[in-house]
Amino acid sequence: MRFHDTLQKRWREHGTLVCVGLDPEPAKFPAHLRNAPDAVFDFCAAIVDATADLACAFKPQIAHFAALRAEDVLERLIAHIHEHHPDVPVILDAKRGDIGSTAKHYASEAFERYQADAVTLNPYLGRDSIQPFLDHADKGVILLCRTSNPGGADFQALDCGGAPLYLRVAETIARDWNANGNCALVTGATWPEELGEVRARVGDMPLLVPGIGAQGGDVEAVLRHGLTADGTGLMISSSRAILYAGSGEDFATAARAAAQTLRDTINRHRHG
Ligand SMILES: O=c1ccn([C@@H]2O[C@H](COP(=O)(O)O)[C@@H](O)[C@H]2O)c(=O)[nH]1
Repeated sequence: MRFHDTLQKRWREHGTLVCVGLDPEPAKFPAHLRNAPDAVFDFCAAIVDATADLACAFKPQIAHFAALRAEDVLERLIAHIHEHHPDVPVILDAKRGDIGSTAKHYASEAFERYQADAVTLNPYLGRDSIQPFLDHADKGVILLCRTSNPGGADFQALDCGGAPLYLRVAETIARDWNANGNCALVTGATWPEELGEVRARVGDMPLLVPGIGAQGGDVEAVLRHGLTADGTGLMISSSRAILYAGSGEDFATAARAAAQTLRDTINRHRHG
């Protein structure tokens, strides 16, 4: 099934806009796992199994695995998600971007090696750098637009003919790059008004929204500015606040409780 259709199904049939981020940091693992031979897999798989019914997507961040020389673990983890939770799509957070001849290898990395359903990309190199991903019509192509970090405005807010660059990015992607209907945008929860400006320009295009939890974004403001008319349209992502909600042997139960609280908070505001 196409990424966008799987996502719609999660939103509508499972009533959740929560994207669970998978950013393993062994120093934060519970003591009983820290020195286990397959600790990164065991930790992440336990989180996945504890939160799958609460998630509209999982988002493993590739640097967290690569820095640990654990790309093989990432492959196994994504295979585990597809086998045990086939209805929950996987977004590979890789933020790739390069000239076309290299980009096609990044596309093969994301969709063939890792079997991701969607990938995050940096649009700075322009259309030809993204085309190899756009050509996979069944896969989600999630482009950085207005990132959650404090320095995001350094370039993204620069005036670009009467509008900030991030709005030009949003307009161009919605108008010219979305012929296959497989684009989405990253818009940080830390800038809810700007997220609203993006929403006003891209119709119902899905928005991946990191920046709540550890980065302090306001869920209620995100929903006010970002929901589509049918009360969906957002993948509200949280990593550390879910992963490290507990530090004992019951870490997966604590992660589930954190994900459930987030889902319920979102739904209270969505339906309230
Ligand atoms: O603008 C962006 C784009 C990506 N991220 C990624 O999301 C998570 C956020 O983690 P938290 O622990 O929930 O803060 C992380 O993987 C980032 O690389 C982002 O934060 N902002």
